[in-house]
Amino acid sequence: MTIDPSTSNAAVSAAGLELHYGATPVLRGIDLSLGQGKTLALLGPSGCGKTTLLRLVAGLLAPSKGSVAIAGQIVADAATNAFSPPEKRNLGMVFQDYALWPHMTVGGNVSFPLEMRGVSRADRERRTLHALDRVGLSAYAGRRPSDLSGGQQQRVAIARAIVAEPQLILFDEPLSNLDRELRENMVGELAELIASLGLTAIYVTHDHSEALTLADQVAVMRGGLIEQLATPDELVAQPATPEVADFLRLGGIAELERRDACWVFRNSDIALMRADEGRTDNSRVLIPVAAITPGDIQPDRLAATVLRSQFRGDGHLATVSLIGADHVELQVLSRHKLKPGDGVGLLIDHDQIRWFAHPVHSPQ
Ligand SMILES: Nc1ncnc2c1ncn2[C@@H]1O[C@H](COP(=O)(O)OP(=O)(O)OP(=O)(O)O)[C@@H](O)[C@H]1O
Repeated sequence: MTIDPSTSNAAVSAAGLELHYGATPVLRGIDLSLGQGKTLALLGPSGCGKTTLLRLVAGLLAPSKGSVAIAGQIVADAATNAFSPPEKRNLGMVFQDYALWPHMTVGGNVSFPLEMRGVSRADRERRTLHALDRVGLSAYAGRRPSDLSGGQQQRVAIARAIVAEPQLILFDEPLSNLDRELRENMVGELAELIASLGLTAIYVTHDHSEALTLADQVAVMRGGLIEQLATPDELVAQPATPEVADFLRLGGIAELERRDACWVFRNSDIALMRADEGRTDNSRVLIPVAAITPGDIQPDRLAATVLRSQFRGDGHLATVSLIGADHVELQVLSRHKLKPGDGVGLLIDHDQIRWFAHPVHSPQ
């Protein structure tokens, strides 16, 4: 499959993209299109193919099948063997390990892409200082990278990636080496910088909160495929599959079966709610955190036992298992600290339950 550049005005697009290592498929048919000035996050568990997809866009790998276009120009096409190397793609790249040259000053690192492009010295100095200024480091131009903190080194790498004003900037888990607090601050800063420079960006991460904070579009990947490509709001409101909902930690996934006039947790006698007419199949549902109010155990509530609990800023997020349906694990947010083994009663707002389209078939 090949993109027709004459019909694509996307900043980046991929069509039918596959990558195999020997007989092993790592990417199995990726189609995407990203508009000018937009940020796409590639989100997914380790090994799902995020970095491989980024490297195909960068030109660090060539596709086994399919094509990639940047700004309407084909840069790789397996069918015709067309391939532009990274230096011809007008990209900036930021990696997890910063990849700064230790023997050069901060200014030398940042100006290097301009030197490679033959930009005059005076112009280089001006543009380097401007890029360092954008990331708040103009006072550090004469220092060595080793004299800087991890967060400052990553800002230098970002300055180096933007100095030549690339048409596209690629981030490969750029914040994962930083501690949590710094990472949370830098996500916001990075989002502002990307927006203020009007950059088109692709951002690889396995952290769902980073992806949802930064990106206009999020591609949730699994097993070499894009499971869902949507805006952050759409993903949270309408995860396409239980796997997407689970990866985004939107709540607990449960399998239900219709018994008499009730929806019952599968392999249990615990009823969740009365069944509407119409739906007759077994179903998988998401019970979002926000749908559950925890309290004391009472007859009108589902009884559960706390498995584990973690403080998360706005309360204690606990994983609980239902008494009588131990295999069902749900997440609840409690203002009070919950300890493993505590009993808790759950009031569930049925209107917030999300039903997935594909029914589960019972084993024969
Ligand atoms: N050079 C290679 N040879 C063979 N298999 C490879 C090679 N590089 C990557 N793979 C395999 O391709 C799959 C996807 O790797 P990739 O690095 O793209 O995943 P990822 O989603 O970025 O994971 P992570 O978050 O751990 O970096 C993995 O199963 C990996 O083992």
